[in-house]
Amino acid sequence: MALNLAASNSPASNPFSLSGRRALVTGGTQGVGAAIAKSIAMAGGDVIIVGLRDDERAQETLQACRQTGVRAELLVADLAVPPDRFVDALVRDVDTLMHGIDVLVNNAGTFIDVPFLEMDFERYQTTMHLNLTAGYFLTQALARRWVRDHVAGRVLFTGSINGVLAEPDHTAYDASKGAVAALVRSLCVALAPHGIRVNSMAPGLVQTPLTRPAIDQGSVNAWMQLHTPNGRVPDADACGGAAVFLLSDAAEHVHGQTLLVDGGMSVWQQPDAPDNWPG
Ligand SMILES: NC(=O)c1ccc[n+]([C@@H]2O[C@H](COP(=O)([O-])OP(=O)(O)OC[C@H]3O[C@@H](n4cnc5c(N)ncnc54)[C@H](O)[C@@H]3O)[C@@H](O)[C@H]2O)c1
Ligand SMILES: O=C(O)[C@H](O)[C@@H](O)[C@H](O)[C@H](O)CO
Repeated sequence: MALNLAASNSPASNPFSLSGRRALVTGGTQGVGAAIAKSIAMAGGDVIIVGLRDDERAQETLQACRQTGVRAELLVADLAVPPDRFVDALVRDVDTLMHGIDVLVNNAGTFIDVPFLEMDFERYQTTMHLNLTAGYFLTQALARRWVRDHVAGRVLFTGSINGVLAEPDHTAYDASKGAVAALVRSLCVALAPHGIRVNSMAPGLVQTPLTRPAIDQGSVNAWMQLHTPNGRVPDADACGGAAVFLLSDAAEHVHGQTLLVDGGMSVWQQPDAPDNWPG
């Protein structure tokens, strides 16, 4: 469903508006991050998207954001490395492009499909650097500023249904996303007293360049439809509204939460479970 928020509305008249906000969205060039960036733009917020490369998808996302009338810019950076190798440089580049960032979306992430017994430290570490550590230290860098300047910053992490459900070949990924849910709770306790809100939006399987090859195999799609109450594997745009809600004034009392956007998959008992339970 397309989001229909009038960008000209101010938060005073429309609590879902992000007008006047300036957001930094990591992994915003495609997939879930692009859906979030476009939804922020539709809600009136300016955006800087960060991605691994400036490619056709990144340019399409920039154009889609700009068409809503907001300012949208692109930065290229590798976040799957130790934070001392990118955080200061990225913040400097952000400052050059746009002052007053007051929204951070820690979305960049990846999963590596490897059986637990075959996992090695390098791939484990890449997953953790990108999915967890980058967001931890980017949040710290911006929060230090927000606390000093009394800015009511907002932080959104992209979690995953894999933060609560397990898969044998996604052990590092599952650990990183479980840690994101725990981190969001801890950051809530650390930052809410300063007026900073931290939450997570956790998708189930949605169609993105990362997941489309598996979905296109057909069997994944069929399996997911069978195990998801609403029977859908939607486009990543299905995640945008929940992200805008969590970042907006409409969620002003929502802190430290993970909102699952998964068609109900995480709450459904397996459909092949016996339906003749005693009692
Ligand atoms: N697609 C799904 O079904 C799904 C489900 C749950 C959660 N998620 C989460 O959503 C987020 C985005 O996933 P997606 O499916 O859109 O993936 P994607 O591969 O389509 O997009 C990933 C984005 O992250 C950026 N990125 C990748 N590696 C990077 C690096 N080293 N440094 C900087 N940026 C980098 C890419 O440029 C791109 O913008 C991830 O955190 C993922 O775990 C996705
Ligand atoms: O975080 C993700 O990228 C997704 O949650 C996927 O992991 C799928 O949901 C899962 O593979 C389905 O079984």
